[in-house]
Amino acid sequence: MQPGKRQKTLFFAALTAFVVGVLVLTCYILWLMRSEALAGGFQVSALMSRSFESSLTQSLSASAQATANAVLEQPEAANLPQAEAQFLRILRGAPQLRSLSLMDERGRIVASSSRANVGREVDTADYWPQTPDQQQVLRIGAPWTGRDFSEGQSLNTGASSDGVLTLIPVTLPLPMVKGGWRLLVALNPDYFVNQMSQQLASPIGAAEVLRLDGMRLWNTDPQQSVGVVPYGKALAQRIGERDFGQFEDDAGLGQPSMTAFRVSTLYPFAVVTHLRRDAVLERWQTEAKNVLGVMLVVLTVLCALAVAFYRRQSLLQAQRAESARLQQINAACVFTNIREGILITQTNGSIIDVNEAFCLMTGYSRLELLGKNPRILKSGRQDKGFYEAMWRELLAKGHWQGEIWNRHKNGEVFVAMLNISAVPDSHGQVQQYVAVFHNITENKMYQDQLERLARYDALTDMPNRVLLADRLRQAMSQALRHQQLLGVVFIDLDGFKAINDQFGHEAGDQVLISVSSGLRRALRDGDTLARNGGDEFVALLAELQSPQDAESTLRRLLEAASQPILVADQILRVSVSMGVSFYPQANPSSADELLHEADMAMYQAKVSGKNQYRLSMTPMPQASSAREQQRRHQDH
Ligand SMILES: Nc1nc2c(ncn2[C@@H]2O[C@H](COP(=O)(O)OP(=O)(O)OP(=O)(O)O)[C@@H](O)[C@H]2O)c(=O)[nH]1
Repeated sequence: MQPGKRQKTLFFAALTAFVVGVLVLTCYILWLMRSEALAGGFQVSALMSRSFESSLTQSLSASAQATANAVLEQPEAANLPQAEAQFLRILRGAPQLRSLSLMDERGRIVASSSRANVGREVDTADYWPQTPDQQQVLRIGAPWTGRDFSEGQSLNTGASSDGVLTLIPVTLPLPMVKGGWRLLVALNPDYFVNQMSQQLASPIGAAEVLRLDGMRLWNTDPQQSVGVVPYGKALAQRIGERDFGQFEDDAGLGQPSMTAFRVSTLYPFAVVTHLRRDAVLERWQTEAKNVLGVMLVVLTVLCALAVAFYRRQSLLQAQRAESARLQQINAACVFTNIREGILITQTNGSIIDVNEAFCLMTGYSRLELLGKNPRILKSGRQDKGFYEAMWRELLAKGHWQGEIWNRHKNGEVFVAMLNISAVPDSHGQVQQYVAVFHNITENKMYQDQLERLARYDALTDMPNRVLLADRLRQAMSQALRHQQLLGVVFIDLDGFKAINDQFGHEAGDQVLISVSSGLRRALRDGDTLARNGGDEFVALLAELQSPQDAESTLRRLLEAASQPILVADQILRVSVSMGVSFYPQANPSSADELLHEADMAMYQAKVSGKNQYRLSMTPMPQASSAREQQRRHQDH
């Protein structure tokens, strides 16, 4: 796989893993919150069951007690009206009761808070618990339709409970009353339903009271039938086994609910509370939606940012790669096409690579140079010290620049402006040296030519007046140093104007060239001949012992100048007049004075008939005169 593609796959795999991880974590947290909410639902359900059971038990207990007390006060049949009056009094402060009655051992109502009930027979055989009538136990019958016994009917007899008022019959034996009379209480389930409904509104759940055999006595949900056994044996078994409990079921409300039950501590009934699971989870659902919403927004933003960041990084990376590629191409292009010669070596000097320009500059092929040391190019013009200094600077500063003379493969020497740079790696360790050679041989030659033009006469190639001044000063100091005599000969062509006039300026030039080279040949190697300008030349005769020493040279000069010259098929002849001054002199004299003196002497020669020389008569210094005399003396 390509690195870019692999990176992309890795990035998106990591992003997906991150998103999945965050979602899993969020789901886990939501699941924990949900479990907590359900546990809370159970807790609330259990608390309600307990509260309902407690209030119902207390209410029943108080009612039973009050009624029993009322009856006990009037245990005789003769006092039944008074008992009824007592019942009515009790009923006024007990909305939970519909009626209070006394029934004899056959189940016939003998006294009641409602006169209409008297005489009505009530079958208590199926009351729960199913104990003998006389046993001191509160027994609960199946719900009745109607407001009271007089107009109602037990649901056990198959009557429908839908939409009719009901009562719950409860019997309580009165052992202290003669004849096995029992108290018959008609409980008002509506009162309890109202009370319960106030705490547990129908949209949230429902509460119901079951007889311990599982028969429903009432339910806060009006849709639910009473007098039936709504749950199977399982619930009855559970209720029978424990005083309280909780479980999830969907039988109570027709949908999943958190159900809790509590058995009365005194009486044979249990309160069962159902909380709708969706109601319990409503808050959790809202929170979950919020959490998920925020999480999704955060995740989306994070993903968008990550993707944007990744794309930007990829773009930068691609740009960097492209730039590196272009740089490489450029470098390769520059390396190949640049006019400067490039040489790359290892740190030990071994050549790694050279470009085409370098091969052209040196005459060696690339293969001939690879692995070699650049010293094969040494011209020998620069000494060991030069190379040592170069390496010292290169090692110290990492670069060196200067002129270097190298030798071409064909033996020719060339000069190049050399730039060497050390190339370090990422740790700063020098890995290579790159040397760039710019051939400046032509420039150098041109420069030399300019310099020569400034110091030499273009026509005769003799030193000009500028160089003459230099040479004269050097010769003067040398004469002083070596205690020798210097002769300054001022030479002027005779009748040169006529040649120009007669044969033309070019012929005149040829004459000047020819005469100057003849004069040059007549001089010794250490002597100088310079063109002073026009048809004037100056010769410097070095290492003379005396003025007379110059005379042989002067004669040679006269001879050389008078040689016939062939110019344009014409044989021309010229002569020269010369004046000579000497140095040192008795009085200190300058270069200009020496020239002037020689010029004066030359003038003398001219006026004396030309083609001759005259020596200046300026006195010599004493010391040199003495040496002169001494030399002459030795000669003789
Ligand atoms: N052809 C040529 N003539 C030059 C050059 N420089 C100067 N001359 C000429 O040389 C001549 C020198 O003049 P003079 O020295 O006065 O003439 P001359 O005929 O030599 O006279 P004398 O010195 O008295 O013998 C002039 O005519 C200049 O024009 C040059 O470079 N080439």
